[in-house]
Amino acid sequence: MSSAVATEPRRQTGVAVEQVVRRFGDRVVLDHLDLTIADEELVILLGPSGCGKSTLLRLLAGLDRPDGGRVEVPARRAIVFQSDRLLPWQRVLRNVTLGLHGPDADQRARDVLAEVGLSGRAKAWPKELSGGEAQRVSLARALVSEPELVLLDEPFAALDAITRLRMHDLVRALRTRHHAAMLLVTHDVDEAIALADRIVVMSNGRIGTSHDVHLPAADREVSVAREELRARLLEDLGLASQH
Ligand SMILES: Nc1ncnc2c1ncn2[C@@H]1O[C@H](COP(=O)(O)OP(=O)(O)OP(=O)(O)O)[C@@H](O)[C@H]1O
Repeated sequence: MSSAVATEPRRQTGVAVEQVVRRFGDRVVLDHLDLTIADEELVILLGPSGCGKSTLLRLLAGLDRPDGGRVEVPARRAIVFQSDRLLPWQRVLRNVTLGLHGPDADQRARDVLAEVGLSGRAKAWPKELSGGEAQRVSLARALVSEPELVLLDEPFAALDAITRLRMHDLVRALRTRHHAAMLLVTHDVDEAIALADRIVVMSNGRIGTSHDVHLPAADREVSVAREELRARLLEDLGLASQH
């Protein structure tokens, strides 16, 4: 019955944070926080410095435990940090296969490296990569295990504006292909608008507000071409071109 397909409810990734509390000493960083993430949803987490964004991501990654409440996450999840955290003594391919098992591990790593545009760099050492390339390896490493949830903690904050825009295109493409839900922390409101299905803003240890974003792609982002022209003009003028 074809209508059964059309009316099938959206599968949930099983990301549910309920009344979560996390304290450090006297300080209550997460104060009865609630958050759910739908299957394949890309949620952007915004909030002032020190409000507890990384703390929440660490709980979802299983790197930390709450003092109260409930955290439900899918079994397969991956985290990408602001710095690439690649092992300097392993080549790119080995950094991606790390933790993978099975005879097809190398092939899977090569496939995902191709997806992030780095097929030619499998044998490179991390120190030979640009910042953008290193973060693409980090994305490849996160995606190679086909996670249901990808947690990204300010993954593009250290990159220049043009590289960051290219990374946005890449995230959009990877999402379509990998069907993972994503929770991405950023301080960059433009980045939030560019990528999000939903933007949640933290305040006082909770999710304060939540905005569904229904903008078409063309209305979301400053273009690469515009940023390149801007960078060239700033260079011509002898001014810094980072922002
Ligand atoms: N392991 C810890 N021990 C003690 N305090 C901690 C620990 N981890 C985090 N905190 C404190 O919890 C608060 C929230 O930190 P967190 O890193 O989650 O904030 P954030 O919103 O990610 O900040 P930023 O945007 O600056 O990265 C801070 O005051 C921090 O000092």
